[in-house]
Amino acid sequence: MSNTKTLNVVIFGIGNVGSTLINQIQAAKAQLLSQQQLNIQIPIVTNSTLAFYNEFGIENAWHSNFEKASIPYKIKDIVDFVKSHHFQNLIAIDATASKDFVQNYVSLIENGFHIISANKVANTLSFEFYEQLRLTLKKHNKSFLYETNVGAGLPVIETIKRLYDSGEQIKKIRGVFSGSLSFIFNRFSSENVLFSDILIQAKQLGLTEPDAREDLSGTDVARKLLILARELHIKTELHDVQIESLVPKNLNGKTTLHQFYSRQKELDVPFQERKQNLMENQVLRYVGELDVTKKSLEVKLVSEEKHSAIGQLKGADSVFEIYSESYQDFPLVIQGAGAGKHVTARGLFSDIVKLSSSLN
Ligand SMILES: NC(=O)C1=CN([C@@H]2O[C@H](COP(=O)(O)OP(=O)(O)OC[C@H]3O[C@@H](n4cnc5c(N)ncnc54)[C@H](O)[C@@H]3O)[C@@H](O)[C@H]2O)C=CC1
Ligand SMILES: N[C@@H](CC=O)C(=O)O
Repeated sequence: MSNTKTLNVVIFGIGNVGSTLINQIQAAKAQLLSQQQLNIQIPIVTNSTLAFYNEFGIENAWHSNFEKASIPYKIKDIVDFVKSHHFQNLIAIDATASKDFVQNYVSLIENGFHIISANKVANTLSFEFYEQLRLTLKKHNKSFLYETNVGAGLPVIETIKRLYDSGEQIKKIRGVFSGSLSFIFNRFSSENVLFSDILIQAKQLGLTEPDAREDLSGTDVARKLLILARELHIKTELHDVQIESLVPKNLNGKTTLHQFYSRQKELDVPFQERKQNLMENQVLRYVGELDVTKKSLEVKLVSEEKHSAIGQLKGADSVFEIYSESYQDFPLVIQGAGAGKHVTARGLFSDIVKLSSSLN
């Protein structure tokens, strides 16, 4: 009897992160088979409206096949397809940023799927939804992994969970939680460049959310803080996070995304003023802070000493400083690229491999 374990992975969302994940899985196929006896098949890939099916698993030319042969779908079509082929070890990957797609989680779980998500929405809806989702998972004996929700490929959630589960009292988590805002302010503070030009670059590099206002408004960082707070069993909501938005009122949610991108030069003056107010030894950083004792969550733009750990950040690095009873004066620090399609896809891949160890 073969010892090979087959996983059937359905990818929802084939943008920056989803397509990179597919390519990483295809590239690692031979190694996974020979070293871990793991066969990862991808029978379906989708964007928001179209799905491409191959019962034997998609091939390296999946992208052009998708262009040629994808068809409109509903979630029921996905479920019917996997059922008709009796696929086992089903995993749905949410690589969308969709607020609607998470409403499919319950139906997917009820139909045999484990969920792995880069999308932060499911963990940041109401606490009632958060709890209900976990009850559904328990009832159907399914897993939900979301390491990439905070810090992309960095092991932030796992570290916090392990500390908490082993009785460690976590007191505070502070840092730069956003890869895109790190990239933007690291460069803007030290170079003579326009804010809008760096924003464009961050978008082109796939560091921002599909709607960059999610980053600039502080919502994306607030979601990350909320996810960490909930890992620490703090019952709190997104609206409890005190947020300093960086989107000027005239460019807020009432403008369309297209209008926002065509008017982003309007960001240059206010940010230039902010930069001019800095002292010589200071830089701008967008920081998040969760004070566990006070149960307060805050995200804001601060002037930080150039030589502090946060002030020295480079590239799109995020940094998470965890203060706890064992790490009181000198925090446990997790640092590295906090955004980008390669690190995020690798984080999803690592969740798949982690999940595989609990499957037959
Ligand atoms: N880019 C990054 O560095 C990181 C991204 N993430 C998360 O990963 C997710 C994806 O990000 P990107 O790939 O950069 O976005 P993207 O905009 O490049 O790709 C999103 C994809 O989702 C598809 N989509 C939208 N609604 C859908 C639906 N209802 N069903 C199926 N597909 C749907 C779109 O057609 C597109 O293919 C987001 O939730 C983001 O927050 C998480 C950590 C880091
Ligand atoms: N837009 C996010 C991507 C990862 O979550 C960020 O900039 O950190």
